[in-house]
Amino acid sequence: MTNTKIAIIGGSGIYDIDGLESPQWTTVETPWGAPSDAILTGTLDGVEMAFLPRHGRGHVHTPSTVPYRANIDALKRLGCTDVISVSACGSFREEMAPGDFVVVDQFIDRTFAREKSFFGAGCVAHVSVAHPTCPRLSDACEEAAKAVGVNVHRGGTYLAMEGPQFSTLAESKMYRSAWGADVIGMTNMPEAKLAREAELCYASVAMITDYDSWHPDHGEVDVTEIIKTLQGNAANARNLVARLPTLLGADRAPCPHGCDRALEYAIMTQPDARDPALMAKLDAVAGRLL
Ligand SMILES: CSC[C@H]1O[C@H](OP(=O)(O)O)[C@H](O)[C@@H]1O
Ligand SMILES: Nc1ncnc2[nH]cnc12
Repeated sequence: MTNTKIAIIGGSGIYDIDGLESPQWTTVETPWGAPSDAILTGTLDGVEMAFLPRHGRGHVHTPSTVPYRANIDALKRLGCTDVISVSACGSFREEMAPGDFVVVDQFIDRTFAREKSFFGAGCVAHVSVAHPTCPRLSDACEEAAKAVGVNVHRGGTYLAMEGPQFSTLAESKMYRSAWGADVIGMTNMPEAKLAREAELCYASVAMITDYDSWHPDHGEVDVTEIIKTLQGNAANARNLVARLPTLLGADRAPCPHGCDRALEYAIMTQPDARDPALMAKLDAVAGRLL
């Protein structure tokens, strides 16, 4: 058993969480640069928590400039065991309506202008992301959402686009019909891949804010409308987060799906061929094995 430490990465419209005991904004330095912002730590119902606003307070980072590696490294460095993303997303499904939550379980990664791995020349590693989210953590998110009274959908494929512009109509139709995506956003990749490399359980709650551009009865995506929907949902998101400590508990058994052992057989580079400079940077992410 280890101690649970729950990290929440708050997306657009979510720049803090409330109800923490002994709340403190902590600046964390990482070998990958500065995270998006300081990290709010504290306890909730006897469980340690950490909150990181993905775009920084004041919404400074674009989806492409979010320092994904620094964010995940910082959370690992702080001792977090579980990471939950709460994100604004467009919907490709009539039944996944604005205001609904979707506990995402798959991703299509269309991003191209981001660093996607902690590993590289001098320490090569290949982890599996066939199942990129943790079912145990996703169970807790689903249960929390139900308890809060949100209309929640379990399972869905999140198309991660580069942005910052929203999709064209042709892209929106293709993602939905040909590719079978359910929701669209700009940030969960490479975040989910990096969480897996760092052996952190990762779950993603998509808060539906719009129908992207495919829906014949809805107009184009509009940030004003998105913000309005997000504001209407802020209480639901906060209440969902508040239920997680009790659902997950302070004592943490090893992940039954192996998220916390993902690197076990992933590193290819022989010990004597490893680059010492890169190895030093991997102290938090892969320290367990190196
Ligand atoms: C405000 S609309 C576009 C913006 O919102 C989402 O951010 P996040 O995933 O951090 O909630 C989306 O991915 C875009 O970055
Ligand atoms: N339609 C959309 N496309 C990409 N990211 C989004 N975030 C919220 N709505 C979105």
